[in-house]
Amino acid sequence: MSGPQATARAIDAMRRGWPVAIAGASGVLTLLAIESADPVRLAAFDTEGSAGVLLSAGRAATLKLANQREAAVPDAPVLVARVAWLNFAAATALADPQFDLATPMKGPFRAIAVPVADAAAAALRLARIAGILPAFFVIEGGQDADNTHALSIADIDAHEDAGRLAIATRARLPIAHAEDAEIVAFRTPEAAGEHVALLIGAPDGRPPLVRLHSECLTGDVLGSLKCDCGPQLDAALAAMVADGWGILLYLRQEGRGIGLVNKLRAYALQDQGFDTVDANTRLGFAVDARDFGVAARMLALLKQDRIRLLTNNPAKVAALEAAGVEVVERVPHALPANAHNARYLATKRDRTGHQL
Ligand SMILES: Nc1nc2c(ncn2[C@@H]2O[C@H](COP(=O)(O)OP(=O)(O)OP(=O)(O)O)[C@@H](O)[C@H]2O)c(=O)[nH]1
Ligand SMILES: [Zn+2]
Repeated sequence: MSGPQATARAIDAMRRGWPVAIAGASGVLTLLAIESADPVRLAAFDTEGSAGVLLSAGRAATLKLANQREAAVPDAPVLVARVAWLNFAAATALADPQFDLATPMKGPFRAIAVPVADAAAAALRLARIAGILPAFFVIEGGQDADNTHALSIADIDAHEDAGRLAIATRARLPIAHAEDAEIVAFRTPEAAGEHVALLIGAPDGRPPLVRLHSECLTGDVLGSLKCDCGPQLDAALAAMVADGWGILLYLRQEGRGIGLVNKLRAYALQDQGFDTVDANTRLGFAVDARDFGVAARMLALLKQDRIRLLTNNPAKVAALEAAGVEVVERVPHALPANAHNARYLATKRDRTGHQL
């Protein structure tokens, strides 16, 4: 088995607490995700008690481990050497930041060179795709003699490739804002999330007014006041109706690409006082893990290569332009703050370059 199928199986295995082997340029790493493991699984995985703990650069920096490495490469994964007291509970404390403030760290821990760096980085990527904490027990080498079951990095790339995205179906969808709206559903064979586009009004020769909306269950469905997603979604649809021709892309990139559970972990850290940027970093994720290439591909399938984009986020403009979509105009999309999201909006302005 190879390619996207192998990746799908590996993602499933990670969520179930089963080991996964990844082949890199210089060898194989066999990994057990800490979040879904337990002491019994760990003992079966690591019979010699030698497995190290693999963390992301951001998590290691939070734990003050990153600067121990010689010739530290920014953003490179960090391996914590196994010592006697690094048992399952201690590894969980390394993996999960929710107890950072409550539980003073044990240790000392020592960061050592990661043996197969590209496979380690790929493992962290897979954790994000699987929606689990990016932290693993890791053993160098494969568990079967010929490594035939090791996932390749090309397999993971194929899984994330939006090139196979295609229109699955389309239908009329009368919505409160526009009774003549049309919904278009997109699918890749590999990824579970099905993106949709909502077409509002009718093409009139002008570039459509487009909104890239990333899924936010809490804001879109539950009316969360912690973010601005719900009001932005509503205002985007209203703006398209007023304009006469627009396309809303609803992208299944919950939590800026880290998934619902990890976003809610970030919320728990925000309850402890960390902002949206630091919360992601403490968890071990990029501040923004989204790939807007998928939006460019959707626009291409809808035959739109020139758009007006509703956003305050210059990174969205840059990503679309890089993927061949001409953004002829950026239309600001700021909404009034409330008591719960004021700090979040200020952080976006001050730390992530949003033009608010
Ligand atoms: N990880 C994380 N994701 C969040 C947080 N708050 C909101 N989100 C997610 O952020 C995404 C919404 O971002 P967007 O509305 O596209 O906003 P943006 O990138 O700031 O850009 P514009 O709104 O276009 O200016 C959704 O996927 C939300 O689930 C948070 O504190 N942490
Ligand atoms: Zn939101």
